Amino acid sequence: MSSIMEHSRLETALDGARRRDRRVFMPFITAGDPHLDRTEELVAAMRRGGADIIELGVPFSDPLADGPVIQRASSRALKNGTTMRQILDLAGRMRGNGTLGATPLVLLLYYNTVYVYGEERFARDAAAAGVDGVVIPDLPLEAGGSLRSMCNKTGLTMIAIVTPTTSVDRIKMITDNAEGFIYYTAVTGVTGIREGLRQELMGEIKQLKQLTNLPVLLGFGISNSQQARQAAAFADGIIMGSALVELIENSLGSEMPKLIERFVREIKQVI
Ligand SMILES: O=P(O)(O)OC[C@@H](O)[C@@H](O)c1c[nH]c2ccccc12
Repeated sequence: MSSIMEHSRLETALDGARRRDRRVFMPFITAGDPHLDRTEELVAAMRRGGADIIELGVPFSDPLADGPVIQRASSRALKNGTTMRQILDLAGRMRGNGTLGATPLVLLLYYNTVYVYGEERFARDAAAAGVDGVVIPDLPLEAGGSLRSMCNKTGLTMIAIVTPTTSVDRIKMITDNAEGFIYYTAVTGVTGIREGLRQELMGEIKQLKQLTNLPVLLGFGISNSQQARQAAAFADGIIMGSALVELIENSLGSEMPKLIERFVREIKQVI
């Protein structure tokens, strides 16, 4: 439902964290990796570990914002035949059977996937499936008008991305139109594990927070608990993807959920 009418799950989670002065953790995995049959138990594991928001990637053949780890996850999922329809069905099932509880679900997807599915149909079906928000890294503000108005109608939040090279004027334009939270990328480039956080990050986030009241979540390159702790000292929350996806890639099927749960819990404890 529209946020004017009632508090969305996303707002409730973000406001709750702010009131309790807690940092938000949004772990990411690719839906359908290693197989869509496993996604529900991995989502359940992230939630048990304490995820505040769950981000699921919709696999795409040309994921230009992704580094090698998530690219491989995408191709594994596509090889298994994972489709948008199946992912939305799974989302609806997890919302209905309690796997997600009240935890917000955000989809990460490339615009082409939405375009092929149909903007209106997507906004309607995703909202009906209990999806709360979308991050579309290759859809600039100027090109997103029609999808934005459909998402507004169905109650889906379109999450805006700001990068270290976004100009102040553009940040103002983006934040004027933003809702939910701001996704700030720690680096310009692609997703993936990195050695350390850039020195300039704290200043950049401070500056961004002067331009918006929305929570700022930091993602891209946060790969371990030390980096998570550092990032959580100045961001309202953190996003981690490649580290989890790598864990999935390198573990046996049977131990995956345990490893993911433990990893998420370890991060939650330090932020
Ligand atoms: O993998 P990283 O570096 O931890 O970054 C988070 C990220 O995985 C997730 O939010 C994401 C996956 N694919 C993306 C594409 C664009 C923006 C963000 C993403």
